[in-house]
Amino acid sequence: MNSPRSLTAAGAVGLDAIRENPAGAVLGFDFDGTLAPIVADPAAARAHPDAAPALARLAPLVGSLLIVTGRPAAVAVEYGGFEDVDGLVVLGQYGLERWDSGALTVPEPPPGVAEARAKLPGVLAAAGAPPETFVEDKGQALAVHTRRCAEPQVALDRLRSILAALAERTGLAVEPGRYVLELRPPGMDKGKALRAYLDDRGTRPSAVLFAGDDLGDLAAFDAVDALRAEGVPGVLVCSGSTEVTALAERADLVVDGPAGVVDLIGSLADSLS
Ligand SMILES: O=P(O)(O)OC[C@H]1O[C@H](O[C@H]2O[C@H](CO)[C@@H](O)[C@H](O)[C@H]2O)[C@H](O)[C@@H](O)[C@@H]1O
Repeated sequence: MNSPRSLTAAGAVGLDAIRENPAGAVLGFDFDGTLAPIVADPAAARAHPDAAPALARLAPLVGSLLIVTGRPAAVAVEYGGFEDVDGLVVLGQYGLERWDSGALTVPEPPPGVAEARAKLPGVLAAAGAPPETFVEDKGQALAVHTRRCAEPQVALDRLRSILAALAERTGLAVEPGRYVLELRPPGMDKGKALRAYLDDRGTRPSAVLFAGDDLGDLAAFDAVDALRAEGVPGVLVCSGSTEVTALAERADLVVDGPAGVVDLIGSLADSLS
């Protein structure tokens, strides 16, 4: 495993708790930027080649193994190569969708998504969005990407207020991320998704771990912190990047991108075997 750039005392307690009672532990991982290297085209993203094998080794050794992602659950399964990872549960669209052993649950999108879809081209044109601005239609949500623009941050900043206004008109929320602003249904986030999963599971976990890289993962970090306050040991892992620093500031452990996360999964599996 890559040498961690930091490991807090609380993180060490959390890792020990996972090793002491892995069958009671719940481990969650984000997809893009955490298990899958960031690429310019969202449709070209694929998990690190060692991710699925490492998850397949870890899954039978722990209580629950989750992917919690902004992607549609089925897309994360496909792009991750996770179809055959027994026991893996994928919570997609920030927790609105669930894939569990091949069974997919997808709710109807709220009407605001269709309205935003219809209005978005005109809104982007009126805002003078560069032609490289790209809209990823995720069914439940619309993600406006600027990574392929010559000045992606400038392009993103130019769109913030106009997309916030569109979200307000259509009853949606804006989810900011790595050169992306998503218009998505409000009321769910990765923290609520993790909490709901734990509530459904029924038993108090022996420990929780969450690994992420982007702003949307902060809600899951909040949930792990809240669990810690309730006495459940927790580990916050940041998949480090130069694009987002907010998670590294809060993490117990910072690893070197998806390769570092996959190494961590592999070394956890080794230590629990
Ligand atoms: O929750 P996640 O699994 O991290 O998904 C969040 C969003 O990630 C994707 O966008 C990001 O990855 C793309 C591919 O590497 C990259 O081109 C883009 O700049 C990143 O923001 C995805 O396309 C979104 O739908 C996800 O919601």
